[in-house]
Amino acid sequence: MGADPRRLSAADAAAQIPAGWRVDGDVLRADYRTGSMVRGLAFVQAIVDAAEAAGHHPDLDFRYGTVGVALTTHDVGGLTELDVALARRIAELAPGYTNSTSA
Ligand SMILES: C[C@H](O)[C@H](O)[C@H]1CNC2=NC(N)=NC(=O)C2=N1
Repeated sequence: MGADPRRLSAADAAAQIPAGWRVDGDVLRADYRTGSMVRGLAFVQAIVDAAEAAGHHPDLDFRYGTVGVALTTHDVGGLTELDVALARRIAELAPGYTNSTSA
């Protein structure tokens, strides 16, 4: 069992998150434009696969044309490197499913 993830300050997190992401208090957020619900669902599946692989899970706002992603570490009540790592993984996946992000 890995050690408990260490909390990150908002500034530390902000320095590590990929383009298109922002820090909103104890939450990392990104809004991805997918253009359709069908493409958005495929993106959601890819995000869920990555979350399962990481053992760390986002809150998703799945709509026609957009997928909103929110990441925080519930176990510590704040941001950790687990959030940053999954944000980076989602940002790597995004080009295959999206037109752009709106930070
Ligand atoms: C047992 C399981 O690994 C934990 O409950 C994980 C699951 N996914 C999680 N996801 C997020 N975002 N925060 C957590 O604290 C968390 N804990």
